[in-house]
Amino acid sequence: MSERVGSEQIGESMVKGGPIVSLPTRYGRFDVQAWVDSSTGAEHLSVSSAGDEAQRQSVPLVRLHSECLTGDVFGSYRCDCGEQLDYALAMIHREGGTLVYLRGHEGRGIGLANKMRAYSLQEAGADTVEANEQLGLPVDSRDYAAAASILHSLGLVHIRLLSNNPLKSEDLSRHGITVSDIVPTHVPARAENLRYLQTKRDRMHHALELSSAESRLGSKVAVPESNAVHETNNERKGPAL
Ligand SMILES: Nc1nc2c(ncn2[C@@H]2O[C@H](COP(=O)(O)OP(=O)(O)OP(=O)(O)O)[C@@H](O)[C@H]2O)c(=O)[nH]1
Ligand SMILES: [Zn+2]
Repeated sequence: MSERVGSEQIGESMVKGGPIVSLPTRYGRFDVQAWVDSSTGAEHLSVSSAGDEAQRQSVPLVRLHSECLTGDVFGSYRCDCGEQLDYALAMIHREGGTLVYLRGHEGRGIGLANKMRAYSLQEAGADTVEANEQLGLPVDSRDYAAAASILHSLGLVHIRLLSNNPLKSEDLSRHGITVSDIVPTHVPARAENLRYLQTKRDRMHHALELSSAESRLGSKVAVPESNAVHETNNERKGPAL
């Protein structure tokens, strides 16, 4: 069994790691480990693979994946999270590295219920940045200190970072992680998420190449559709049986 099992108080580490267990998935087998952030109580998960022998790269690939229940679990096309998760796990399983699944990051830190409020404002015309602002909430309140601490504990201090968000590598560098390369995630833009991706590119400085999607989908993009019948508190009807 690995030396990493048990408490992971390395230096000023703010996370505690549990046992490493094997997780067989549709992408292949990973070693996973839960980590508890002692300052917030958030429970994160590292998902690691040594990579395929023939395709393994010398510098490990790392993805910091912010929790997105709608995209990751339900396959929502309002954002690109679910497809980025698929892309990252497949690539990490090939090339070797770790995905850190960051809980408490839902909605860029505002939580699930507030993300739904933000979606409602987006259905009324706001973009993803304006919606958070209209709610009086930060546009992005995520913090990567716990993620950096997990990477230090795993010995991943020199990495290639799988992300389109330049803030992540800047934040990791501040926490003593050397990012030698930023590897973009290539997932398809869709009519349902093109405006969201454009806002990330134009207002949040994400490195997203959207020109071919814009010429292909430009005319189809609209404010996200809401259901024809809006359900409000206590009005929700069950399925007709
Ligand atoms: N507040 C809010 N959060 C959103 C919205 N759409 C997705 N999210 C959250 O955004 C987070 C992902 O952030 P993104 O900006 O998509 O991507 P990123 O993690 O910064 O960058 P990448 O590494 O390139 O994926 C997840 O926690 C999602 O829940 C939205 O419209 N409003
Ligand atoms: Zn998402």
